Amino acid sequence: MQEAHTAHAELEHERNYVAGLYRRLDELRAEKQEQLARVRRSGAVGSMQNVSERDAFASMYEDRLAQLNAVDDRLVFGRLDLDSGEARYIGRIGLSTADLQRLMVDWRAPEAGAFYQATAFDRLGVRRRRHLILDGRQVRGIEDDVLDLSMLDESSSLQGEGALLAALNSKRTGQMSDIVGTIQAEQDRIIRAPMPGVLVVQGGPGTGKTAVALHRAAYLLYTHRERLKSAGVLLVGPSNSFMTYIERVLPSLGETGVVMTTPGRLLPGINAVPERNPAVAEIKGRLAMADVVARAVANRQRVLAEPRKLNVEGTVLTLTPRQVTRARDKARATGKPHNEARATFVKVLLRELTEQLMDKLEKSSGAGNTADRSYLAEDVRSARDVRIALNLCWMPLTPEKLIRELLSKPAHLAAAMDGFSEAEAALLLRDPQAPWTEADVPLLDEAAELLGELDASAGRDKAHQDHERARDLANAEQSLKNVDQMLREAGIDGLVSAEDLADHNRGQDTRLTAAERAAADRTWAFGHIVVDEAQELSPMQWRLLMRRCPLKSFTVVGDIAQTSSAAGARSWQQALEPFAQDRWRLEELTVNYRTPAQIAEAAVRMAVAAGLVVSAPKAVREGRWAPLIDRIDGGNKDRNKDGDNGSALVPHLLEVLPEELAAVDGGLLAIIAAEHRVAEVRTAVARIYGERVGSGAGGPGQDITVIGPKEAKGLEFDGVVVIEPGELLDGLGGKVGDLYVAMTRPTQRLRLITAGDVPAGIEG
Ligand SMILES: Nc1ncnc2c1ncn2[C@@H]1O[C@H](COP(=O)(O)OP(=O)(O)OP(=O)(O)O)[C@@H](O)[C@H]1O
Repeated sequence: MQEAHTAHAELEHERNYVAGLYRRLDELRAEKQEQLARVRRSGAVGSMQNVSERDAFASMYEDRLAQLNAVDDRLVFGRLDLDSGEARYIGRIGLSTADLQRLMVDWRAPEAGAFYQATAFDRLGVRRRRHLILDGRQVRGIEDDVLDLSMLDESSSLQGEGALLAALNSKRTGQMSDIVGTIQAEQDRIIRAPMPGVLVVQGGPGTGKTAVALHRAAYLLYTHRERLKSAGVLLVGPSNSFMTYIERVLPSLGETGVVMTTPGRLLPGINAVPERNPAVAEIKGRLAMADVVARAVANRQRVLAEPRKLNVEGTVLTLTPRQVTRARDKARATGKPHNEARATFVKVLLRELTEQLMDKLEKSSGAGNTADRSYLAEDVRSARDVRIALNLCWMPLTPEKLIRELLSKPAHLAAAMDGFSEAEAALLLRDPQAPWTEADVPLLDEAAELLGELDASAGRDKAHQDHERARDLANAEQSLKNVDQMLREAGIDGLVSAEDLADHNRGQDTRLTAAERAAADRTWAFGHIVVDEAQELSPMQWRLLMRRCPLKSFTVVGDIAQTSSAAGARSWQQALEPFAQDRWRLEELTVNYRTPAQIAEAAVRMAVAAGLVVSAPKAVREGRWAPLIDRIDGGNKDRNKDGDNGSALVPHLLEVLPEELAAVDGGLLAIIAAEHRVAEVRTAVARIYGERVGSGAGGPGQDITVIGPKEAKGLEFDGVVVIEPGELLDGLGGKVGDLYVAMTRPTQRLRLITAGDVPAGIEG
């Protein structure tokens, strides 16, 4: 009775406090709204002459407002009661009263660390950790960990499902949510690890690698704001559906400054499709392809087979192979990329040809006139024959042209693919019109690096970048001086400090630039790169990413056992050694938060039986259902000419779907099948369920998803039905990564439907 009473009082207390936090948030919003309106008004009455300065203020207030709006849902999630008597609230952002009394600490601040790290053995000065469970703005419950046992007497034993389990058992929405309220200690250590160097986070399925990667990006941006704002953070994930799945997490943490992309979009202007042929992906992913591209470039710096006659305004000149070789050597000696070194090549030859022309004219007319030399040079430069000959020897090239021709002309390939077998070279041959694939992107990037800018003046080298930045900074400072005066005149003195504006302008400038430049400038150097599902990257993709972050500051998360790309990694050592030697650190995540134990264990047994080395994380939940296995008739005797034995699979799927949908009860259901079946299955399911059927991460409108295993990577669903699991095993010549991925997607329930054999191990 007494206990219930105390619990109720505690809940009331927290509701009042949280209501106070929201009042403060609303106040700040209103304040920013008002400031925004005033700045705009002051512009309208003409007291502020410089529109761009006014806009700088306006966008600063807009940004802050957007941030305040983004953190509204579950603004606060924790409270620490410290030995000192202080009650410290932990939330998405820091909040203080108008007179600077602290109301709530940002989860990323050092003072919030104990919320995630304190244990009964190492209390870190914490007597009690309280989770506040909010639904929108409402406190629905509280849950306490009492770390100082003497406190047990004072405090009630609060009931209720743990905050963590509540989060884990909730229905999936098709959008990943943040885990900021329930980050576990082993995850927190990784999130807060120092920024420099390469940190590899290995963890089995569902251990929170993606969650950790995103929270780490938010943490680094908060902790190293200055440095990262000017350089930016790049986050690379496996697919577009995956990016849609995670896109809300960072904004909900109040961060918008991360550039997010996939391996197919790492090169500005190129939107590559997946590479469907594993053998091609594997070859194009080899580091030796860097030499192939280098040879392809060198082969485009040609020497004439024999002397060539050139007509310049009626005079015939001769260009000899020797002259071309000398000019080529000089151009190469500059060490500049192909397009830039071409200037040297052209200059040397134009000079020689002009001399030759002068000699000839002198000889023919008897008397030379050196004053005409500049005209002669121009004649040589603009002569059609000369232009053709120079281009023939040293053509300006775009990466697209070089690689397209390399991959579509057998002679080009044969000349560049030293050290590869003929069969391998033949595999790479493709139609010149074929779309770029993810495996081509690093080749294009390599080519871009070796070719340099077509128009050297468009090249934005480092010195140029620094110069621009310094100039923008000076401008920002100047506008601050001007605006300060104007604001005072407009009666809005003191709203913004000098630091605010300088910071903001710089942040604004570089944040916009980081995102824009990442889209437009291949040479942008990021301050930190986070790579998710990193096991899939080929050596050539690693090479490209290393180029994007010369400081080599990386967070690399993945699971070697889930590798399904033929070009992917077999070990972190093998993947990183060429770039980081042994200067990388490994952390492991050991707890599976997604998949119930009964299902996870079946997946691990299957993987082990198939010879895959897996780290088997410990599942936090047992789960309600063991995996269901449906064996249906129509086995191998049904096999048609395509080797398809599955004519009975789809009807059976349709039969059991109502049961599966009922089991997930409004949650998301995924049907995962080998790529060649996906279209057929999707059509059949859509015939009955119509608009509810999608092909991505799912969502309230599309609660049924039909996808292949690659697309499923990184995603999760309440229920999963795997069609013909054996085909996911076979698909990649014995690689089991795909089936392992498929079986570890559910948060509640797994069903396997087969007309053939159930892969070994699953049944225990
Ligand atoms: N500390 C936590 N609190 C609440 N939920 C968590 C926590 N850690 C992980 N989760 C949840 O567990 C699920 C799996 O996390 P995540 O997708 O990050 O795992 P992963 O290791 O990337 O998995 P995979 O390699 O299989 O793609 C997600 O729903 C995530 O929100």
